[in-house]
Amino acid sequence: MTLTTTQPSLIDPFGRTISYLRVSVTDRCDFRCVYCMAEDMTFLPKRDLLTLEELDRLCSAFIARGVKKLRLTGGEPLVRKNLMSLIEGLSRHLMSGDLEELTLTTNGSQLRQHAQALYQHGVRRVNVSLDTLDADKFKAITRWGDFDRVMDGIQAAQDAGLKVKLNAVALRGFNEDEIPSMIAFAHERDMDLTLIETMPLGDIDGDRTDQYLPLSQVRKGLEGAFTLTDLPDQTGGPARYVRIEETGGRLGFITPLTHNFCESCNRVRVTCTGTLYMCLGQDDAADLREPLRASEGDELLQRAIDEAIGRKPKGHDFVIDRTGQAPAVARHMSMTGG
Ligand SMILES: Nc1nc2c(ncn2[C@@H]2O[C@H](COP(=O)(O)OP(=O)(O)OP(=O)(O)O)[C@@H](O)[C@H]2O)c(=O)[nH]1
Ligand SMILES: C[S@@+](CC[C@H](N)C(=O)[O-])C[C@H]1O[C@@H](n2cnc3c(N)ncnc32)[C@H](O)[C@@H]1O
Ligand code: SF4
Ligand code: SF4
Repeated sequence: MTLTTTQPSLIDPFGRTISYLRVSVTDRCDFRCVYCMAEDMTFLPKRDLLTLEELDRLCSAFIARGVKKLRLTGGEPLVRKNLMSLIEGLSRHLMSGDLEELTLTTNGSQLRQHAQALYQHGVRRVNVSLDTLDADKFKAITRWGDFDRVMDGIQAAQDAGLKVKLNAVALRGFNEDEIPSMIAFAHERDMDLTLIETMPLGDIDGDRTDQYLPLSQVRKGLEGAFTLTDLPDQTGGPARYVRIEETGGRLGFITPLTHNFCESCNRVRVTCTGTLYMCLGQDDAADLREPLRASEGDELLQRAIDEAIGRKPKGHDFVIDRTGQAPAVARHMSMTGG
């Protein structure tokens, strides 16, 4: 079925057009990254999840309203059973031209099994989260991850023809000294690297104040060793890119805390239970599961989407300081998918 994108675009109260949907297809994960979740994390019961057919319908409803970029995330998207059938179904929107990009953010652990099928279904680019190149440190930060398996997954993705971008959360005292070697690793293999500031989402076992590393500081440090040239490149995501002249590769900075990029926000998020979060950094949400299930047509669903976009906030209120206050947002990153 080809969609007719004659329905009006989604425009929020600040005049920002919503063209990017991030969908968390599961809250489950095979890792337990220390900054993302507690080791004894409780997950949603299966009965609360939207089925793959419902997720398809929900994504299609947004595509009908002008969403051009769809990113599946999680938890770990590739641990959702039969995810490939959802991707295969959604690829019809790529073929019709309604969707420009179907992509994934993954921890890489299952890429070996799925890379070829992803490419066959029209995925051309994946973002892989990798915070260190040291196998022991990798184990420490992911608790349950296997470094060699992720390396193998990245290789499989590249062999299948997928462009890979590495994402690393910059963590004080953990990987700050490793950033130059991560740049070299990524750029030697024709991958972009993006650094992310840690955000106060969800209770974790430790203290985020100790982990927070402002990227303005990282950039200053890198300028001592490399020549950084600002680039105008936009991938539709929040990263601002520089070229590292010595390697010829790109380095991105995602800086929600030191530089707010909310004024150009183009995205919203849907969770695996059909909850729409209008902002990663705010609690307000809209339930889309009920209108989705209430009728076979999409009228109620579209009305609920319009109503929610009508209250998309201007930006987040993230603060990381030593006042010991609770995280800005109570839910975990694995719920909304980053
Ligand atoms: N505060 C905030 N952070 C975001 C937002 N979008 C992405 N991020 C952060 O950036 C991380 C990396 O995002 P990715 O999944 O690589 O997506 P992207 O940066 O949109 O991807 P590209 O298409 O490659 O630019 C996420 O996990 C979040 O931590 C956003 O809207 N607000
Ligand atoms: C929640 S994960 C979901 C997808 C997949 N499991 C992965 O790790 O790529 C998406 C991204 O969010 C990042 N992330 C998780 N918790 C974060 C936090 N508190 N602050 C900043 N980024 C975070 C992860 O490093 C990862 O790059
Ligand atoms: S960051 Fe990704 S891989 Fe790590 S625990 Fe969170 S969802 Fe899992
Ligand atoms: S924090 Fe909210 S408003 Fe800012 S870019 Fe992210 S989703 Fe958009």
